Amino acid sequence: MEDNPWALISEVGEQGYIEDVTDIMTQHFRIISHRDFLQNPPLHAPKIQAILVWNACPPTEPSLLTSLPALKVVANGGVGIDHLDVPYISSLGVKVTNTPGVVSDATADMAMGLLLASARKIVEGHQVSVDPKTTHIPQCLMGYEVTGSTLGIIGMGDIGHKIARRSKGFDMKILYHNRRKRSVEDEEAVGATYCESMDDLLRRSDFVMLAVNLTPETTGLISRRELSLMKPTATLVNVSRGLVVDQDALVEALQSGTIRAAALDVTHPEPLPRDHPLLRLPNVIITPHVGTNTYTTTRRMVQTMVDNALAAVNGQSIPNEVKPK
Ligand SMILES: O=C(O)[C@H](O)CO
Repeated sequence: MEDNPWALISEVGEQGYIEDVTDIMTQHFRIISHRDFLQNPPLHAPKIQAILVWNACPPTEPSLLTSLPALKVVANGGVGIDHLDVPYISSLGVKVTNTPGVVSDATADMAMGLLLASARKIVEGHQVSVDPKTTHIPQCLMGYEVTGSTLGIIGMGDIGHKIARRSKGFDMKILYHNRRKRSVEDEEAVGATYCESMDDLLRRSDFVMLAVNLTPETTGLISRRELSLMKPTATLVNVSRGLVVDQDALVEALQSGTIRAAALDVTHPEPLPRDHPLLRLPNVIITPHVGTNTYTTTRRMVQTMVDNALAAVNGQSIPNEVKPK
């Protein structure tokens, strides 16, 4: 609508899913894509009050931010805001928001999907099934038992807790490591046992699941030393951020048999360069950071972004403000 405040977004249509949610944004904002903005920045800049941003394509470089005099908020789609310089944006008097909670179920589903796909060789099974050279299916795609195995979750926030809830349904033994021990009720709800020592969790787990936020403390959390503590039969699953893992060390560990396999929804960078060794290893499956990409979750995420942005633009209390540390 004509009177709606203006919001700048990443290119519409660059990622199909954004088109499916445009209606939610245009109800409350007059949307201008970054590409259209760049056609005539001096004309558009004074009108922009919000930037709606996703981690894959952030139009948030300092020169842009400082050229928008009416900017009140950078509203992120997703919980992870490691791609945003929150102290800098806040220093401009601009609010930062994210979308916790709404992403957790879809991300936990994806985590379980990766775990199961890796253990039961679902990707290889698909490749054999569709390969025109396949004339009979050999009994060779032997996988590893998930039921009854031990899952070690590193990062027991909302996503970690939902992963634990799902794993309980697979009769897995669940260990977790977190900055803070969760309440006894939270632990009992999913049957999870706290490991104060991450090393202890790494030694005992058949599957190690990374569900931490990316912070200076978690950057490179899993490196050569940590991988060497894992069982040679263990699988590393990552649904947090690529930089949580030292990828060179991971490649070495996968090549040398230090660990058995990895299943990654996140890498650094995304996508990986086409000649990256991780793309050629037979014991790795990689998906392109699609943990939240369901229609339902994406609509919820965008609705939450819009609610946050609208509150900031109207000077109301913001549901999900991220304050600088
Ligand atoms: O941070 C998140 O919520 C997801 O990774 C989507 O960016």
